[in-house]
Amino acid sequence: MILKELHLHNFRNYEDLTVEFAPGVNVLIGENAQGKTNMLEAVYALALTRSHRTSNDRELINWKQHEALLSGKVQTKTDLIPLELRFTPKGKRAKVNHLEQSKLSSYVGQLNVIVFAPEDLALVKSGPAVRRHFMDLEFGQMSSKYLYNSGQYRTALRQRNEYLKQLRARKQSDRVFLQVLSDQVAASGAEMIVARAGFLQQLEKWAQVIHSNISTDKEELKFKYDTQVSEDTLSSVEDVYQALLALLTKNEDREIDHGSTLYGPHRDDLIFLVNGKNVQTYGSQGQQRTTALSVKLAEIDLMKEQTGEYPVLLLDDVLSELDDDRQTHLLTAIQDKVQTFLTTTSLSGIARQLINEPTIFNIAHGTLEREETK
Ligand SMILES: Nc1ncnc2c1ncn2[C@@H]1O[C@H](COP(=O)(O)OP(=O)(O)OP(=O)(O)O)[C@@H](O)[C@H]1O
Repeated sequence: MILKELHLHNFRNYEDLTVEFAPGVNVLIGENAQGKTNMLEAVYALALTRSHRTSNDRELINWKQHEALLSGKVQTKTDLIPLELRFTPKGKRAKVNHLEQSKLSSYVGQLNVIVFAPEDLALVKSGPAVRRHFMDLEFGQMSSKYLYNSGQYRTALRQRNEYLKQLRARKQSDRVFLQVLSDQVAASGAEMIVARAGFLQQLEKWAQVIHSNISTDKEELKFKYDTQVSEDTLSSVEDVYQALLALLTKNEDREIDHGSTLYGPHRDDLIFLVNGKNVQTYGSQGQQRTTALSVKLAEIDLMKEQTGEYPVLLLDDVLSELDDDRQTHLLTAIQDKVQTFLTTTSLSGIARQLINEPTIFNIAHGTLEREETK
C-alpha cells in the first residue's frame, strides 16, 4: 500500500500542510529539531491512531492550538481509502471513507506501518516489556481479533489487579468474584498466547532466511516464545485457557500477597537464539543488530502475507546507525516493493547510490519542500 497524500493541521510544529508522497523512497532531510520525526509520527499516527514515541496525545497538538487533524489517502491494490483522524481535548475521532468509526480498533488496519528507529536496534538487548510491546503492536495491525483480545485482556488484568489489592487490604473477601476475574483473564490471555505463538512461527520463517543471508549463511536464527504454560498446549486456545486458569487458581494466595497477577501473557517474553545461543546474553553487538534488522524486515514480508499488502516503512534516522553491509541489505530488501519514508540530517553517511530514484523533501521549521529532480 501507498500513502499518496497526507494533510497535517496543527499537528506538532506543522500548522497546515498537504504533501504528496512518491511510491518509492521518500527522503526527509533537515537539520535537528525541524520536524522530520514529527512527519513520520504523523504517518504512524494516521495508521495507528497514536504516536510511536509518546502515550500523551496532547503532545501531538500544536502548543498554541486545541485540536489537531491528520488526513490522508491510502492507495491499496484495489481502493483509494480516505482516512481522517482528529485529536481533541475530549479524545480522538476517526473516519474511514468519510464514515465515523465508533471504535478505534475498526479504524486500525487500513494503513499498515512498520517503524524502524535506532531504539529498535535494542529490541534484542532491552527488557521483555519492549518485546511484548513489539508483538502486540505488530500482531495487532495484522489481526483485528488480536487487537480486540489484547484490549479485553488489558481491561480484565487491570480489574483483577485492583481486586487483588483490595483483597490484600482486606477491603474485600469474596473469592468467588476473584474466580470470575481469573476466568476473564484466562480467556482473553489464552487467545493472545495462542495467536502470538502462531504469528511468531510465521515471522521466524521469514527472519531465518533474511538473517542467514546477512550473515552469509554462518548463522541460524530461531525464536522461542517464553511463556508460563507448557509448549505443547500452544496450538489450542482451550488447552492454554485451562492451563492458565489452573495457574491463577493455584496461586491465588501468592497473588493476593503481591497485589498483582503473576501469570499471563503480560509476563511472557520472546527469546532470539543465534546458532542455539540466546543472542541477548551471548551475542555480539553486531549479531544483536543483525537479529533486530532481520526481525524488522521479516515483519514486512509477514504483513504482506497476512494482509495481502506491503506496509509502509518508516526509517527514523536509522540508516546512519547501520554499517554499509547492513544498509545494503536493508535497502535492497525494500526497494521497488515498499513505500519508504526515511529521515536524515544528511545523505553523506548513507550509501545514496543504493537508493533508486529517491524523492527528496527538505524540512525546515515545520515546512516541507520537494526537491526538483535534476
Ligand atoms: N506540540 C508541539 N507544538 C509545536 N511544536 C512542537 C510540538 N512538539 C514538538 N514541537 C517542535 O518540533 C520540533 C522537533 O521536531 P522533530 O522531533 O520532528 O525533530 P527532527 O527534525 O526529527 O530533529 P532530530 O534530527 O533532532 O531528531 C522542535 O522544534 C519542537 O519544539
